[in-house]
Amino acid sequence: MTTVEVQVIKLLHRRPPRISPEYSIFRHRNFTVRCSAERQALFNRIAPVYDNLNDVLSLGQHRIWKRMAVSWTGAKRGDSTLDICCGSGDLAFLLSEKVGLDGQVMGLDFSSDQLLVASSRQQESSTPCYKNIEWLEGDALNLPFRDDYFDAITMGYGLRNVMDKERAMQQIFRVLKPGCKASILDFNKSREPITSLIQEWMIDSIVVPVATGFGLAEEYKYLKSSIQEFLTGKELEQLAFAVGFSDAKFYEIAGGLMGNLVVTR
Ligand SMILES: C/C(=C\Cc1cc(O)c2ccccc2c1O)CCC[C@H](C)CCC[C@H](C)CCCC(C)C
Ligand SMILES: C[S@@+](CC[C@H](N)C(=O)[O-])C[C@H]1O[C@@H](n2cnc3c(N)ncnc32)[C@H](O)[C@@H]1O
Repeated sequence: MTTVEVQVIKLLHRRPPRISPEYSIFRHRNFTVRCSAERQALFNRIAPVYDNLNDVLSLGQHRIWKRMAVSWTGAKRGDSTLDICCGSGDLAFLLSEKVGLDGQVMGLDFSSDQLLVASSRQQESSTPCYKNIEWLEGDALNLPFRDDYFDAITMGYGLRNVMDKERAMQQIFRVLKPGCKASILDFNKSREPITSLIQEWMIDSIVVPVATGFGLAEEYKYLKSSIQEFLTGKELEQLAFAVGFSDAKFYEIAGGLMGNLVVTR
């Protein structure tokens, strides 16, 4: 039994109940670590087909949504920027084009296979400014950067996938410069039943069957459950204010199927 558990029991002045392992704090930590490792493995598995399936399944629209997300950060020439959960690098490349060679882009992800794709795309590209991108294998819940460092931050389809949304938002707040913005793009957990029905029908009837053809049915089935367990736009705004952001605005896009939270520190 941990010190914290003992202290809580003493505070309650009760005979200490036998706390079975599944409820101990350590058990919770192990559960989180295991889930995180399973998620890391999921994104490693889908890395080879991730970009192509996004293009096919969204009819290329996801590239427009990502451009909008980057524009909302206000990133400009010479800025220091961060793309959290960068994956294959889509938003990092867009940030790179905004900040130019005298700017800086850090792309962070905990999937080594996703980062390999990002790095290969960078090597194969003839776009000069892409030299300003650095790829980092790391955890969005424990960013390896000092406080108040970045002029702009993006997080595309990442917040829904991390194990602790509040901690991720706290990390973004910590490393963002005061007065600067972060732009968080993801699926929208709509409060409109019809929108949710359409979104779920598309995932069930189009996305998963196509992914099944690549042996990735279970990986893409995860999309639906992860959206169901996500926060609505209103809840994301409330979380942002609770973490300490001075402003938070959620924009629904793609007819409410997607959403983008813009926060100002
Ligand atoms: C870029 C997109 C999704 C990225 C993405 C995020 C995840 O959390 C995943 C988890 C597990 C497997 C894959 C992913 C993943 O790819 C959004 C576009 C790609 C989507 C896979 C397509 C979803 C279809 C939409 C419900 C509706 C598209 C409407 C469009 C106007 C046709
Ligand atoms: C759906 S992909 C998004 C990739 C890219 N941002 C885009 O918009 O296409 C989600 C990414 O988040 C990463 N990820 C999930 N949890 C993470 C964490 N705790 N720390 C770092 N990366 C994480 C996954 O490895 C994956 O590459």
